[in-house]
Amino acid sequence: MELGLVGLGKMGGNMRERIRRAGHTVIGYDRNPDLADVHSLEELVGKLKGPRVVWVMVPAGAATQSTIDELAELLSPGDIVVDGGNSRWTDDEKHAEELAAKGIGFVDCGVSGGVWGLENGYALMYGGDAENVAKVQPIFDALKPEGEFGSVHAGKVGAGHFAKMVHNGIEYAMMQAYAEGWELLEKVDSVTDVREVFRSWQEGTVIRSWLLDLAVNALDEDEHLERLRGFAQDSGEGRWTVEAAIDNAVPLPAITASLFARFASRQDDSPQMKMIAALRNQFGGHAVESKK
Ligand SMILES: NC(=O)c1ccc[n+]([C@@H]2O[C@H](COP(=O)([O-])OP(=O)(O)OC[C@H]3O[C@@H](n4cnc5c(N)ncnc54)[C@H](O)[C@@H]3O)[C@@H](O)[C@H]2O)c1
Ligand SMILES: O=C(O)[C@H](O)[C@@H](O)[C@H](O)[C@H](O)COP(=O)(O)O
Repeated sequence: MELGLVGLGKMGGNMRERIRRAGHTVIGYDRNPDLADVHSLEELVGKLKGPRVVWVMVPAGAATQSTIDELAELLSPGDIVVDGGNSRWTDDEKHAEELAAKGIGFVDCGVSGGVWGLENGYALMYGGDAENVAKVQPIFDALKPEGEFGSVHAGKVGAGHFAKMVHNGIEYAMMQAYAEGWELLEKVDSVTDVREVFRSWQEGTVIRSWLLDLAVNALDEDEHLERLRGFAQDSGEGRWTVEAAIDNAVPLPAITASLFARFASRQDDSPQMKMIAALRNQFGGHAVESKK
């Protein structure tokens, strides 16, 4: 089948290649002309035969919103828009309504797999009406990993991004657990080769996983991670998971702590620990350290 793909960065560029390898035609648009097959969204839509399917793979938020706004003006009734970016699930219903007003269908799709997806396949979690999902199915089949699992029609519009959000919340907590264990192992004198401990865990253990394999890759590149600064960004999924937990009164202590650990990583000094130090000093006369 034919697909229009908007956004040809780290994800979209490889996705275009994987879909083409499966025998489909992909016409890609990116605002960066070096990456694009066509010069505008208008040209992209003009080149596709109807009913059209256009997959949006640009940064979540303003870029996704403006792309969907523009597609709503360019596409025709019966066409489908797929949002494959890490959009907040609460945006999906708004996008579906905006497009439905013009007779255009909408499917939200959480995509996992990062830069490894070209070879490993992309795990897909999608939401929307069965009729709209069916029109995209050949593309889902081209992108998903080989094998029985790796894709799911999670429910109605928004369910795909909700499932991806929870996936990323779990990702935060798993990474935090490996990171904490690694720091403790590095701290003690009795363990002489932490990297080999991590490597040994890749087989047979309860905690073997792809993230553990990637941790070993990282340690092979820089055994004690000396070239890195302990600073971690977040792009929203963890925050939204914690917000959903609050909305639903579901306790998520591990995921919440892992999100807050990233916030702490961005501080050169801890204002709250200054207060702790000051209070211990006030009530107990305990020593404080001065700023250098
Ligand atoms: N990188 C990952 O591991 C990963 C995994 C799953 C999902 N995602 C999500 O996929 C989406 C794309 O991520 P990425 O890592 O490829 O980002 P990226 O920054 O590498 O690529 C984004 C591309 O979109 C283009 N772009 C931005 N605004 C545009 C617009 N208005 N019109 C046309 N093109 C535009 C940029 O020029 C760029 O080439 C994001 O929503 C991201 O959250 C990323
Ligand atoms: O499943 C995946 O492929 C990743 O989770 C992917 O979605 C991406 O790398 C995240 O956007 C990083 O999210 P943070 O920036 O919040 O860590």
